[in-house]
Amino acid sequence: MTTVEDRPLPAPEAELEYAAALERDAVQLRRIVDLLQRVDVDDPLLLDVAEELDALSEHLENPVETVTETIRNPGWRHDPVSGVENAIAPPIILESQPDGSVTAGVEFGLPYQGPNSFVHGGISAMVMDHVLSAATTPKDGPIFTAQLTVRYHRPLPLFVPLTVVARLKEREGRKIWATGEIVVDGKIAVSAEGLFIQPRPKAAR
Ligand SMILES: CCCCC/C=C\C/C=C\C/C=C\C/C=C\CCCC(=O)SCCNC(=O)CCNC(=O)[C@H](O)C(C)(C)COP(=O)(O)OP(=O)(O)OC[C@H]1O[C@@H](n2cnc3c(N)ncnc32)[C@H](O)[C@@H]1OP(=O)(O)O
Repeated sequence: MTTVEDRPLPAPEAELEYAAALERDAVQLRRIVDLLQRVDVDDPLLLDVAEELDALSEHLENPVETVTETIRNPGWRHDPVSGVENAIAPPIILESQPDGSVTAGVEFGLPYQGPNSFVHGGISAMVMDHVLSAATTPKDGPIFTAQLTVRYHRPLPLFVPLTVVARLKEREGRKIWATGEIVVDGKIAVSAEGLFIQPRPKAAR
C-alpha cells in the first residue's frame, strides 16, 4: 500500500494552494459542527444532512488513501488546538511576546459547552496544556507534558473573548516548568502549572 509519504510531493505553489484549501475546509467543517448544535430539531432538511455529508466523505475517501499510522502533516497547522487545518481545533492562534510569554485570544461556542453556557473543563485543560507547552518548547526537539495541574477559579463563559497567557517559570536540565492563565473580563478564570520534559535521546533510553 502506498502511504502518503511515498507519494511525490506537490510543487510548492500547489502545496500552498492545498494548505489554503484545507484551512477553508476546516472552517466550513467547524461551522457545520456548530450549526448541528443549534439546528431546529423539526427542520426537515436535517434528515438529508447525514446523506449529504456521507456523499462528501465518500468522495474524500476515494481514491485518497486513509492515513492510519502516519502523521500527514505534523506541526502547528494540524494539531488539535491551534491547527488551522484541523476542524476539531478551535483553533487558538498563538503569539510569541517579546518577554518570552505566549498569548492567545479565543472565544468558544456551543460545541465546547460543559455546564450550561460555560466551557467544558476538559477543554480549558487542553488549552492550558497546549499554551504552556508552547511557552516551554525548546527549539532543539520535542517536549512532553509530565504533569499538569489545573485550577478552576470561576466558570468560563461561552461566546465571550478570552485571553490565554503562559510563561516559562523554571528550567532544570530536561525539566521545564510553566504557568499560565485563562482570563475573562480581566479576572483569572483558570490557572495552571505544568512540568514539561524533553525526553532522553533514544540512544540513552
Ligand atoms: C507562536 C508561538 C509558538 C511558540 C512555540 C514554537 C514552536 C514549537 C514547535 C513545536 C511544538 C510541538 C508540539 C507542542 C504541541 C503540543 C504539546 C502537547 C503536549 C502533549 O500532549 S505531550 C503528550 C502527553 N504526555 C506524554 O505522553 C508523556 C508520557 N511520558 C513520557 O514520555 C516520559 O515519561 C517523559 C518524556 C515525560 C519522561 O521520560 P524520561 O525517560 O525522559 O524521564 P526520566 O526517567 O529520564 O526522568 C527525567 C526527570 O524527570 C522526572 N520525571 C519524569 N517523568 C515525570 C513525571 N511524569 N512527573 C514528574 N517528574 C517526572 C524524573 O523523576 C527525573 O527527574 P530527576 O532528573 O530530578 O531525577
